[in-house]
Amino acid sequence: MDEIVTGVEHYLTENVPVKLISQGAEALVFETSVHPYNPNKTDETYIIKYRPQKAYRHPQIDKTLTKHRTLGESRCLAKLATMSGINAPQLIACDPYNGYIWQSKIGGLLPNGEFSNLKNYLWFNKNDPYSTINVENVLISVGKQIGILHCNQYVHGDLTSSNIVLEKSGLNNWIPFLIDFGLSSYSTLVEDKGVDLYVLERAILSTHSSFAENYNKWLLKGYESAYNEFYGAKSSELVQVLKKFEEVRLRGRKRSMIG
Ligand SMILES: Nc1ncnc2c1ncn2[C@@H]1O[C@H](COP(=O)(O)OP(=O)(O)OP(=O)(O)O)[C@@H](O)[C@H]1O
Repeated sequence: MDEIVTGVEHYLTENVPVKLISQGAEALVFETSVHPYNPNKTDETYIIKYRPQKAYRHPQIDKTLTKHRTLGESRCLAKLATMSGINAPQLIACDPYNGYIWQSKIGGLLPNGEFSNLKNYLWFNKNDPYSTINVENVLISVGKQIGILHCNQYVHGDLTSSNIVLEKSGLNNWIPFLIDFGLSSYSTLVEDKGVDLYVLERAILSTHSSFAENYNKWLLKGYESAYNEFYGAKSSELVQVLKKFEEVRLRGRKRSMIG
């Protein structure tokens, strides 16, 4: 791992100091205060997502895949920036042959010092009865973000509560942003949308099981509101996605019964 980080530091040169903040299945994520091509912009923090070479893949296939995924994620971020109502990181630069994406940094710290993703936020609020209304509002807004994404025929592909990050706004208000579009794609298929909803529902169930029923109800409420605004009330588009969501759920249940 140290070797990969040293390789990144070497590639970016000492003019771009970086700090490793996450090491996921697919990528290493760094923070920097240096903008890639505007040295006067020194007041912000940026994210550099780097997909390292995978030793288990043939080098040529690895290069092609890295380029494909880096470009795919960058294109998606660029497209999202043109969609009204979507909150996602801003694409700043893309270096597809070397696997780097620069993007704006989303989020900060919760009052307990944890990073402000939805997972930590729900943990942080789970014992505070007075926060219910805030949690409800946040989850409705999260559902709405997913709904807007789907109405625009994009699916996320990896909707976990860590891939939803909250930006503080005002004293006690949090605005959700979707991040990590590495598996996202353009899709008109209700199946893909149903799967997106199912993945998030499972993520909420497994990490926040005591309140999952309410949390998922609020998420769906926000999701439906996006469809109602986009297509009008009681649209067939919404009915079809919800029907598919139910089917995907049933398939999931059967699979877990069979083991
Ligand atoms: N734009 C961003 N702003 C703030 N934090 C970010 C941003 N992008 C990524 N991160 C942080 O880095 C982590 C990993 O990023 P990301 O999910 O994009 O990479 P990944 O390799 O797909 O990770 P995983 O395999 O865990 O899903 C995120 O959970 C988040 O904490």
